[in-house]
Amino acid sequence: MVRPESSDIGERSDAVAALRRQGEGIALSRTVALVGLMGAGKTTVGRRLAQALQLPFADADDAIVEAAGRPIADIFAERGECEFRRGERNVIARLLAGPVHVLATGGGAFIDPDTRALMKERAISIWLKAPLDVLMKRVTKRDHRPLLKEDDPQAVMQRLINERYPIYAEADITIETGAGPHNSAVTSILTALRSHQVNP
Ligand SMILES: Nc1ncnc2c1ncn2[C@@H]1O[C@H](COP(=O)(O)OP(=O)(O)OP(=O)(O)O)[C@@H](O)[C@H]1O
Ligand SMILES: O=C(O)C1=C[C@@H](O)[C@@H](O)[C@H](O)C1
Ligand SMILES: [Mg+2]
Repeated sequence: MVRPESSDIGERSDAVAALRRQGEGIALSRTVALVGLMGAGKTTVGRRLAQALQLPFADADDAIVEAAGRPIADIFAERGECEFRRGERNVIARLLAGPVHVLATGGGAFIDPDTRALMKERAISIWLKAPLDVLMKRVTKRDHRPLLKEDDPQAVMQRLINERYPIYAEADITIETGAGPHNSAVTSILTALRSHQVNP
């Protein structure tokens, strides 16, 4: 778990100060867990949200890679998705037992019933929801996602939308993000967290 530096998020120090001002007065007693599909912004928006809330940041995918000592694609290829989900569950349980922070989860974490139950018990879950075309533009920039190493990644993404959206909808908060900048998503999350503090 790390306190993100401004260099990690590519923001100038005045932009970081502006993020912090936006987060002032929000005091959380639970970790904020970001959920949603690949490319929704859990990692990159999550880092900025941690800056705004002045909380540490953790990325469950990175923590799994660190614990396993190999990339996610290799875990999927050598051990299979089921084994990956087991490791993911353990890593998220460990992180949620630690201090309050902003946690970017992997795209499938909230879909696993046990991991979801854990997040419901110990975290404020936030679904970052974006339209298919926006997600596709983002995920096609890199090819490290094992679930999208198929002939037709858009068809895979559409299937995941159909299967997963009813489950992501169980999150405490839903934030619709479009093609706008990361910080717009951060602003929407902070507004939602303020209301959630008043009406949990
Ligand atoms: N709200 C946003 N505005 C602009 N660009 C974004 C936004 N959210 C994500 N991106 C871009 O989309 C790409 C994927 O984002 P990111 O890695 O944060 O997604 P993720 O939800 O963590 O995906 P995964 O589940 O695969 O880890 C990155 O290049 C990121 O900069
Ligand atoms: O949507 C998913 O199931 C995944 C998303 C990524 O974050 C990784 O956790 C992994 O590639 C699986
Ligand atoms: Mg991520």
